[in-house]
Amino acid sequence: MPVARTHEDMLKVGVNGYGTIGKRVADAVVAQPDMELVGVAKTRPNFEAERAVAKGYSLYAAIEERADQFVKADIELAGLVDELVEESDVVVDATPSGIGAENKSLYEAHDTPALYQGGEDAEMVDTSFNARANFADASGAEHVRVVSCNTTGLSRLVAPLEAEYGIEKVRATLVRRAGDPAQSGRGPVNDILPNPISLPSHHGPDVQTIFPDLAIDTLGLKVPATLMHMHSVNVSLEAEPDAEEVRELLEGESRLFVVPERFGIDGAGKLKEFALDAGRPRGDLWENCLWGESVSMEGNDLYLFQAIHQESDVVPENVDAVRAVAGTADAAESVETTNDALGIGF
Ligand SMILES: NC(=O)C1=CN([C@@H]2O[C@H](COP(=O)(O)OP(=O)(O)OC[C@H]3O[C@@H](n4cnc5c(N)ncnc54)[C@H](OP(=O)(O)O)[C@@H]3O)[C@@H](O)[C@H]2O)C=CC1
Ligand SMILES: O=C(OP(=O)(O)O)[C@H](O)COP(=O)(O)O
Repeated sequence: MPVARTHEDMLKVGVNGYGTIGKRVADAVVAQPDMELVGVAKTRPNFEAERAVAKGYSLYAAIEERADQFVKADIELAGLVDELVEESDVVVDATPSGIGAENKSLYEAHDTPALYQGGEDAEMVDTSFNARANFADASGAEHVRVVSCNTTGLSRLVAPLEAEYGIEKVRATLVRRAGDPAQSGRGPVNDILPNPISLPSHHGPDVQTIFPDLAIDTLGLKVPATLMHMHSVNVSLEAEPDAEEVRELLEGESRLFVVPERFGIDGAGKLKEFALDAGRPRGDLWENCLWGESVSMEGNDLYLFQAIHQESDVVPENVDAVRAVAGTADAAESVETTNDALGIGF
């Protein structure tokens, strides 16, 4: 049971950038027993601004010159983003790729530690972050990058395999969704793209920001889908466990959902339907979704398929990164608190 906290004890969290990731992180912060959402920042008064205010979130203008647009749209503003940053113990920057780097000086000016997302360069932060793999590295850090959805998915899988068996090499092919459901301008609409065409894709080097000594090759594609990414993974282990043993190991991981055969889930569409039936907010799947019957061993080679819900798997990681930076919990405590508060696990 989490310890009841007074208002003064609560970690004050601001969210700058209220899109796919930011709105989910804001909701997740509100659900935590030890956190308080100071507010969220946006550049313009669209439907997301309306909904944020309707939920009772304090809304801040991310760009001062555009603050009057909110007034004209009759959307109540709590202030400017500077005030949000000043009032926060930790800011989660969930702005589009590259904007986080531009915002770094804003956070430094207020001496407020900041979390960035996977679209930012690893070089701009003190450490990249995955709760399962390197929680402690973010302790007391000023600038932390929560790695991308695909890198988070790979890191969650690599961590227990590395600890239990040792890994010779990871080879992963990432079949990536073209865009998120609301991104009407993204493609391809009718094509299958090697993306990037040259090897490796950025995902392998990105996983190495979490596991510096890991041998990993990744290939990427983009397909006309919006629901989830799909990974076809081969891990050469330093041991030869049987498939059942590996499956049991993976089933013991709180953020890996090993999809049972009896569910009859044949792809991302049914996974999303399952999440909606289970009452998940926005149909989110915070866990890697890994097909149990795909877990196979050939000698020391492990093979499996996993689906990654790009819109939500990094959300619990952001919540944990807040505690890591603030130094208020260790990895096990934080993951348990986050999982309980969100309802992670089926
Ligand atoms: N979507 C995904 O699948 C994943 C994304 N990521 C990473 O998360 C980050 C955010 O991505 P995502 O949520 O998809 O992006 P979105 O475009 O959905 O959301 C970002 C929001 O930030 C707002 N914004 C733009 N400029 C600024 C600014 N200067 N200050 C404050 N807010 C601004 C925009 O809203 P408005 O202009 O209306 O205010 C926009 O809606 C990126 O680094 C991305 O790589 C990581 C994992 C998965
Ligand atoms: O970080 C992501 O994917 P990536 O790990 O393939 O770069 C997110 O799904 C965002 O991808 P996008 O840059 O295609 O919007």
